[in-house]
This record gives sequence, C-alpha cells and structure tokens, in this order.
Amino acid sequence: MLRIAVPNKGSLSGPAAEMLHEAGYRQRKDSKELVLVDAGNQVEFFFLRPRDIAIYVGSGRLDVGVTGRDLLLDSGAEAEEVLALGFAGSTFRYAGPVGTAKDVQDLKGLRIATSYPGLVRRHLAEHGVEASAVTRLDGAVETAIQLGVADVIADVVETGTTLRNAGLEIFGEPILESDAVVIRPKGAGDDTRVEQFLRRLQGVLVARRYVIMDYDIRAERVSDAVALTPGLESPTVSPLHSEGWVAVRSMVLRKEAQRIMDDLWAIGGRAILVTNIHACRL
Ligand SMILES: Nc1ncnc2c1ncn2[C@@H]1O[C@H](COP(=O)(O)OP(=O)(O)OP(=O)(O)O)[C@@H](O)[C@H]1O
Ligand SMILES: O=P(O)(O)OC[C@H]1O[C@H](OP(=O)(O)OP(=O)(O)O)[C@H](O)[C@@H]1O
Ligand SMILES: [Mg+2]
Repeated sequence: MLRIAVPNKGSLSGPAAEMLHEAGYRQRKDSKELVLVDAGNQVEFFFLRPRDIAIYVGSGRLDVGVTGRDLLLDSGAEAEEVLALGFAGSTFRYAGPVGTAKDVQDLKGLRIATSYPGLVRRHLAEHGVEASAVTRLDGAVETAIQLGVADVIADVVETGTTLRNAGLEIFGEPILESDAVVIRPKGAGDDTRVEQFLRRLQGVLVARRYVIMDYDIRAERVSDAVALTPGLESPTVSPLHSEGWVAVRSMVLRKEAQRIMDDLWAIGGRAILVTNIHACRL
C-alpha cells in the first residue's frame, strides 16, 4: 500500500483533503482520525502535523507527503518537492517597525524571531549576514517585537493583514515563494504507485485550470478561431451538417474563457458553450 502523509490541521489541511477527494481518494470524516486506509485505491493516509511531514517522508517511512514548500525547506529533511499543488500560497518575508531595516544587509547584529529558523539562517548565510540571534517561536511572531524579544521578524505573509495590524512593514526581497507541494524522499526511485498518485493530482490541477470550449464557426474563419483556441495540442474540428460550417472543441484556460468567447463572437463564432472538466488524464 502507498503510504501518504497529509496535513491534519492548519491552512493546508482543508484544501489538501478537498484535492485528494477530487482525485478519487477517501477522506476522513472525523478530524480526530489519525490514519485512514483507502483499500479500494490501495493507499494509507497518515494525518500528521504539516511541520512534521517532511521529516517522516525524508526518513523514508512514508512514500509521499503533502506539505508547504516553506515547511519542507525549513525542516532540512532529506525530502524533495515533486509537484506544486497551487493552493496555500504565501511568501516568506522580513518585517519590522517602520524604518528598522531596508534589506537583508541591515539585519547585521539584530535579533530575528521566526517560526522558520532553518529558512532564515540559510538566507542570512547566503547573504553573508550575521544576526545577533535567530529565535524560534511557535506562532504570533509579530508580537515578539512589541514584547521586546526581537527587533525584526521573518514570517509567512498571505494577505499582509496581520503585519499591517501589528504596525509592521515588510522589507527586503521575498525570502521564498511558497505553495502546497507533494514531496518524496530524496533520490527515491521510480514507483508506479507514486506516478499514478501524481497523475491523479495533475488531473485535478488541469480540471481546475481549464474548461472545454465548443463553438460553431464558418469554415473560412476556422484558422482565425483556432488561433484563439489552440488547445493543449490541437483542437478537434468536425464538419457540421449545415454546409460551410464546422464545430470546434478545445481546452482553454478558465480565467480567459470570457475574453475568448468575446473574441470568437467578434469573428463569427456562434453556439459557444463552456463546460467544466470533471476529471482528466492528459
Ligand atoms: N495565512 C497563512 N498563515 C499561515 N500559513 C499559511 C497561510 N497561507 C498559506 N500558508 C501556508 O500554510 C503552511 C503552514 O501551515 P501550518 O498548518 O503550519 O500553519 P497555520 O495554517 O498557520 O496553522 P497554525 O498556525 O494554526 O498551526 C505553510 O506552507 C504556509 O506557507
Ligand atoms: O498575511 P496574512 O493573510 O495576515 O496571513 C499571515 C499570518 O497568518 C498566520 O498566522 P496564524 O493565524 O496562523 O497564527 P500563528 O502566527 O499563531 O500561526 C501567519 O503566521 C501570519 O501571521
Ligand atoms: Mg499559523
């Protein structure tokens, strides 16, 4: 059985469960369940703290895991990213009271609080900067400055609201852009079970990003129309019963569907229909 680590709590857990469900896997009904066997799909899910997932997968005890790129890199575990999942996106940034620092070089001799000391130490080392301390806190790190435990913080920023509310400003380049990711032990060899798991998730990603667009167009405009809807490889063009018309079917990016419909209409496209992709393998 394929052994998969999934987040049991926090920002990653809800969207991860939703994605696995869309990929056809059973998911737990009770948030207190720690292990779930999906016998039909020959997988076993272990619900673990997101921060611990890279350690379990890195140890080789679990075959794959879902975690955040930032958590993976912070852990220093012997695990590697194999697929980005497009949710739980964030950036990891320095922040401090207005005017404290402009970039990473200004951190020399300052005290930094963070929940991700591995990321911060590595970033400082890469820039040859010696801070006076990097203190690991579990959360609410913004308050560490107010309470005098640190001069600046490095933290996850999603909307920026928490920092703004704490009266802190972001400075310097982003330390990292993070996303939910699938990880495997470093150097793990080919495994058809893992490949099948990844193909299922890739199918969900495509079904979320793309829609199917069908439309009719006069045959002499089909090249212009196909230029608007090139599809992933090549669109399907079929003759219509009415002389001089063809039907086109193509995948288009969901976020561009309305603009493409306008453009198709303008060149004579009619009966333009957009449908969701329920599932796919490309
Ligand atoms: N607003 C956010 N706050 C925290 N983490 C976020 C946010 N948006 C995305 N993430 C990502 O979620 C992962 C952190 O999840 P984790 O469960 O450890 O923290 P959390 O969601 O803040 O939960 P908690 O602090 O309650 O334990 C990281 O990969 C992080 O980049
Ligand atoms: O940019 P924003 O949209 O405001 O989100 C980022 C904030 O959310 C998280 O805090 P969380 O609520 O998880 O509390 P914690 O610090 O105790 O983990 C994170 O640690 C940031 O503080
Ligand atoms: Mg948090």
